[in-house]
Parts: sequence; structure tokens; C-alpha cells
Amino acid sequence: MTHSKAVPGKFISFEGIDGAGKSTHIGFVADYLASRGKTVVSSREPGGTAVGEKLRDLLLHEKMDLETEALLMFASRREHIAQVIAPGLARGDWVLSDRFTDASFAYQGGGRGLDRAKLEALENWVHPHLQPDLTLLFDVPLDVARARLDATRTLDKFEQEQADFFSACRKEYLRRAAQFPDRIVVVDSTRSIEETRAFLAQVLGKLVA
Ligand SMILES: Nc1ncnc2c1ncn2[C@@H]1O[C@H](COP(=O)(O)OP(=O)(O)O)[C@@H](O)[C@H]1O
Ligand SMILES: Cc1cn([C@H]2C[C@H](O)[C@@H](COP(=O)(O)OP(=O)(O)O)O2)c(=O)[nH]c1=O
Repeated sequence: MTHSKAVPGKFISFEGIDGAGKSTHIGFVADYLASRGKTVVSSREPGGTAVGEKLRDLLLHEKMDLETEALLMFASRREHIAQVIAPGLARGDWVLSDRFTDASFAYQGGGRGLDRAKLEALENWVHPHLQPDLTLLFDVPLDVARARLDATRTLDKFEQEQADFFSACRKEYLRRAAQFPDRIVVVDSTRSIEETRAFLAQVLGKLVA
């Protein structure tokens, strides 16, 4: 829907603050689409390519200047689009990405306070015409996300941030959901995994039809 030229594939991004539950549901979405005959490519940002995974390692573990962080996120994205997303869409595949540009607005913009105009400039440079056909925004209150994170894993650089950082990220995600209601679907991720799957199947059913 939002590509500059008609391409046969579809692009779905998964967003939400850390611990919201998005990674849990990507496999379900991939299986749902494959069961309906779609060829699915699952990927992630930062990362998804050889260069991108090296950038991911830096981004998740090294302290750096905020603008460096934003530029590296978009460098990883540029490579991801060139190597994975654009070729996949051209082949007619359904490309699933664990995060895309909404994450830069939420984390570097909302969380860290980078001027939105700078992020818009990077977006216009790196992907002036490409937008996801659908963005699934997994939304939970901060305390739920934090409890899920604490129960499961060693925390990376972003996950070690404090509550006000995630509160600002979540606020920016929800602001964007209101700004782009045709693209971003907010998924109430406080529900059980089963209930969330049923909701996702409804949303995807419309896109597949
Ligand atoms: N709806 C849910 N109810 C309960 N626990 C969940 C739910 N969704 C995810 N979880 C659990 O929360 C943890 C974090 O989920 P994850 O998908 O890794 O989050 P994210 O990718 O958004 O950071 C995992 O242990 C996962 O099993
Ligand atoms: C894509 C992107 C991710 N991030 C952050 C959000 C996450 O904390 C982190 C990595 O994302 P994620 O893959 O969700 O981490 P995990 O595998 O631990 O679930 O990168 C940004 O700050 N800006 C961005 O543009």
C-alpha cells in the first residue's frame, strides 16, 4: 500500500517497548502466513544483515553519542532494506521485521530526546517511499514489561534504562499510532498469549484476504 512502486510482497514491522511481547508473537505470525501459502522472511533491526549484526553488537553494548546511535540505527536499516527488505518484497515475499523506523522515533526520539526533525530527515534519506504495510505495536504498561524482562534475561544497554525512559518511548509509540492509524495497529499485550494470537489472526486475516 505504501510503497512508491507497486511491489508484490508485503512488509510487516513489530514494535513495542522491551518486554512487551513482540518477539514472542513473530513466530506465530510467520506460521500463520506460511499456512496460507505465503513465503515469509523474518528479520530484525538493528541487524538482519552481516553488517547490520555487527552494528547491532555495537549499538546494544557500547555507550555512544546520541546522534551516533541514531545514525548507526539508520545505517543498519539502509543495509537491511538493500539486502533483505527490498529484494524480498520484489520477489513477492512477506517480510517480517522485529522493529523498524518507529523504534528510532520511540527510543532515540522519545526516550533519548533527539529532535524529531533529525529523525524525519534520516527517514527521508534512507527510505523516502518505503513504509510497512502493517505495524503491530505491542503495548503494555511499564511494570508489566519490566516484570517480563526481569523474569527472562540478561539486560542489554537499552533494557537497563530507567522507567522514565520507557515511559517516553511508549508515549512516542502511541503518539505515532494515533498519527498513522491506517498503518499501526495497537495490540493490547496485557492479554494472554492465546488471546493475543486470536487478535493477530483477525488483523492478518484482513491483510491476507
Ligand atoms: N501475553 C503475554 N503474557 C505473558 N507473558 C508474555 C506475554 N507475551 C510475552 N510474554 C513473555 O514475556 C517475556 C518477554 O517477551 P518478548 O516477546 O521477548 O518481548 P519483546 O520482544 O517485546 O522484548 C517472554 O518471557 C515471554 O514469554
Ligand atoms: C531498531 C531500533 C532498535 N532500538 C533498540 C530497542 C531495543 O532495546 C534494542 C534491540 O531491540 P530488540 O531486538 O527488541 O531486542 P531484544 O532482542 O533484546 O528483544 O534496540 C533503538 O533504540 N532504535 C532503533 O531504531
